[in-house]
Amino acid sequence: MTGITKRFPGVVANHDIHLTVRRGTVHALVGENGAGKSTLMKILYGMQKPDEGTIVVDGEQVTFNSPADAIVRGIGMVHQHFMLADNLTVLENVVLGSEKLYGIGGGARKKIKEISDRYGLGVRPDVLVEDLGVAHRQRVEILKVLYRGARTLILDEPTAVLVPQEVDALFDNLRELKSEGLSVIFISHKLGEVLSVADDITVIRRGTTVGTAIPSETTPRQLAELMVGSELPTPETAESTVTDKPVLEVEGLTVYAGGAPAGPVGNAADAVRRILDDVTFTIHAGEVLGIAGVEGNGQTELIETLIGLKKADSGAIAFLGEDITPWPTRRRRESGIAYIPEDRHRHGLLLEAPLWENRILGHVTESPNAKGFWLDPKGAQEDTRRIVEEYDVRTPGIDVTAASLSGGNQQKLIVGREMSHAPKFLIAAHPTRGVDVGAQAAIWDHIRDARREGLAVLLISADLDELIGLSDTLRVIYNGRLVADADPATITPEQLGSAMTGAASGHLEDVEESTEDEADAAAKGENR
Ligand SMILES: Nc1ncnc2c1ncn2[C@@H]1O[C@H](COP(=O)(O)OP(=O)(O)OP(=O)(O)O)[C@@H](O)[C@H]1O
Repeated sequence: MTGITKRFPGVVANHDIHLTVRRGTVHALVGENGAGKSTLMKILYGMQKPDEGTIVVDGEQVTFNSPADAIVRGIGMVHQHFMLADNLTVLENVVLGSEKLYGIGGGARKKIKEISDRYGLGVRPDVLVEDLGVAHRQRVEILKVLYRGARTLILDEPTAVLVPQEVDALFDNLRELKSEGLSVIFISHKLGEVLSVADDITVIRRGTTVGTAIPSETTPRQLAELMVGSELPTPETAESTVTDKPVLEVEGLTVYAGGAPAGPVGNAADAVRRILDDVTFTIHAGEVLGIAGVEGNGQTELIETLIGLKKADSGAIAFLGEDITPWPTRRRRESGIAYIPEDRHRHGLLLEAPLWENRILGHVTESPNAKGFWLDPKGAQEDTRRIVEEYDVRTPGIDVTAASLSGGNQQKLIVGREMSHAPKFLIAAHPTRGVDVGAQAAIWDHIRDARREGLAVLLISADLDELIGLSDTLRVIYNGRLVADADPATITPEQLGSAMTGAASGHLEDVEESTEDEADAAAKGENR
């Protein structure tokens, strides 16, 4: 890609970008939030047209009007939010839309098997996608792109949702791909990973390429400096601020898929239908409780029940000593419960509304958004400017739509909004997902400051360094149950990763004596 420029109203997203990807290599694209990485990849995948510049594939200049054009040239993209149909099988998902290639029966099955074996993907054609975990879904997405003949794969933050062991497996897959002469371009904010898997690195800052780095000669710190000109932060929580004052007390919380059974509850037969099973915990003022778990083990239901989007079938929730189980969401929020949702697009923003209206969202009745009975747009607008400033939301103004912000900047806006109403309890699901290292440190600082003032936090994160670093207490959720606990001061991401896949129960240090394997794993963890 040569001299790529792309303008949006008020913003130059890409300015004279140069990117060369060699065949048979993994090429990492790094840069702070809003730097222009996604825009560049959307251009390469035919989703957006550049205002200037040229794309040359295998020596031939090309123009893409749609992703279909890009695929013809062997360029495929795996998005961060997977786009598979849950209720279809793997084979059906892969074939969907490309029936003409190898049919929909034996030929297709054979081809899937062939690709899966060739790159060690371990994809089974006949299972339902809804029965697959995140890592397997990702492999199906990769296979789907290969099935369509991709020779260059674009992966948008592929490791954000994976545990350390799954990341290692994915990187093995990528090495297979490149040994077969395919090329991989991937966007990532995790600099340790970038250095461990990439052959080449291109750094983008403020819309333009500022340099390349050779992984073997670069440290994460140097890479971070190249990106943002600041040092690599660590999420360590300095001193404990945990008090003995309970803020949130959850007792026997149970949620059934499809509602509570009619008869007496609690027998073995309905155990399978419990998505949340007898969950009990307390979070004190000044405490961060981290919940570790592979996605889909009840975290979503736990969060939704706490904020009031879902009804508990049994159990109780007390907030500052008061039973809030029957309270609707709005009352919970007004009383001091803040919420950083898992899915920022579906539950955190109105994408087509301006930033300042998004500032009001979820806090319609509260100052500075409201004055008495009436909304106060001026107050909301002023406060949006403050959030933009304090949380470093990169935007041309507060009147642009939320959709026009880069992913990381959308996240900063949500965090800023939720921290603005002096919450007493914060539900934080992946608070820094998609956020660059500099902004991540800033968000951690905001959470730590509030914790020092007595904020209680329920933290859910797929970033195990973040989870271990920020939490005062750690619990593991598996199949809807809290099965184990761990001490954040001593546990490694690898140990926690193993526990999350269901291997452990009880207190983790008690079950897992330190072995050579673990020492190895810990050492690897440091390298990552
Ligand atoms: N459709 C759009 N309309 C207006 N502005 C846009 C649009 N898409 C992107 N931008 C702007 O272009 C710039 C680059 O955004 P882009 O999404 O490419 O960044 P990024 O490097 O991928 O960031 P992140 O790491 O946060 O995902 C940002 O300032 C963003 O606000």
